[in-house]
Amino acid sequence: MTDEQTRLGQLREEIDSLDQRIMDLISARARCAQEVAHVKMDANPEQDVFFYRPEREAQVLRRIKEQNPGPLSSEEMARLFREIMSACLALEKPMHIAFLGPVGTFTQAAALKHFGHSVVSVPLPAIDAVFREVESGAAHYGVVPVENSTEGMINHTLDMFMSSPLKICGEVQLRIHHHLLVSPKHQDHEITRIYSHQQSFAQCRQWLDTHRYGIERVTVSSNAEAARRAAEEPGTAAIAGDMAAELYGLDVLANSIEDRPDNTTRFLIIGREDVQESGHDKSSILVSMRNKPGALYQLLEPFHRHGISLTRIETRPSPSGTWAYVFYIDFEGHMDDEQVKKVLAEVDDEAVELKRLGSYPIGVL
Ligand SMILES: O=C(O)C(=O)C[C@]1(C(=O)O)C=C[C@@H](O)C=C1
Repeated sequence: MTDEQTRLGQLREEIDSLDQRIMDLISARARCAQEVAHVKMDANPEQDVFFYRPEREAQVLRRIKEQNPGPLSSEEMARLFREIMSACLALEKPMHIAFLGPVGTFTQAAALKHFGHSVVSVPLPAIDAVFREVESGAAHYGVVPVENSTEGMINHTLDMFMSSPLKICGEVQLRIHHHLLVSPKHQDHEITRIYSHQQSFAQCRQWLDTHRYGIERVTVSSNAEAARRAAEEPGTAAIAGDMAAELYGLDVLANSIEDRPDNTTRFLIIGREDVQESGHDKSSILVSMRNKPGALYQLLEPFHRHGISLTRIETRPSPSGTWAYVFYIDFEGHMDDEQVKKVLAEVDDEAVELKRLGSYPIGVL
């Protein structure tokens, strides 16, 4: 036996014994989660029990990132624990997560990043269908895109909150990499048409103008649909992400063709109940003010006075004549914080309407 073989043999024995210990520990953790489920059910025998606790999950993942000794990166370590918690939660209650489909979209990737892979993810054809699925109780939570760093807000999502009773329970960000994809079956054909979603075309506009100028661009309902078509039609390509490429067996002709290297989409988790404080939270509200001079100043001044940081403010047209304009505002803090309560009481006094959309942990992953 060579020195290399001897050393490899020793290290593999060590890995086997560590794997055994890891497995025993994960099993002990899973039994603990089962016990937690019993405690929750015993405490609420008559009611709907909420097994999923976003604030607790955020605390666990934050602690893992802070205490990670390396050499794995904190992101990688948190991702592993994300999957362990996902499997533990599935033992308590299998979760159904509605997302803006079809299968293979970035929204599905975001849903799995946030909840882990032990959930049942349910594709729906439109943003309002995701809201309805959660409102009716058919899904426990929903995942919808709300903003892209290149293309701005997804107004349809914002507008849904004006009429929906759902709460925002979380947020997750996803780095969006678009690829130019072709089917290996059609490699001999010259590409005369590219399919993609309108947002993806917008995010890759400069690259397309430089590298594929003059080729017909056809907008379809999703990147996954673009990939499906490219898989079937000779002479076509798709712009889509890794999940869609894998799902439809496409080859990457050009990698990461998005114009901005930091191209990121933010998604919201929507649900039916409020989330407790996690210690590092954000809140969202919708406010309509009377159309009078200084209205916006009056709305924002209490945030400044009480030292609450605004992270976003968007203006949307009012859905009815009675609302002059509607502001969608995100700020740091939880609605149970004393300072936040004071600000919202003042805003409420001045506003035509104030709708609390929810407080939720600032995205960890
Ligand atoms: O602490 C809880 O309430 C649990 O149910 C346990 C646990 C976990 O595995 O750590 C599982 C699911 C919840 O979403 C949060 C945490």
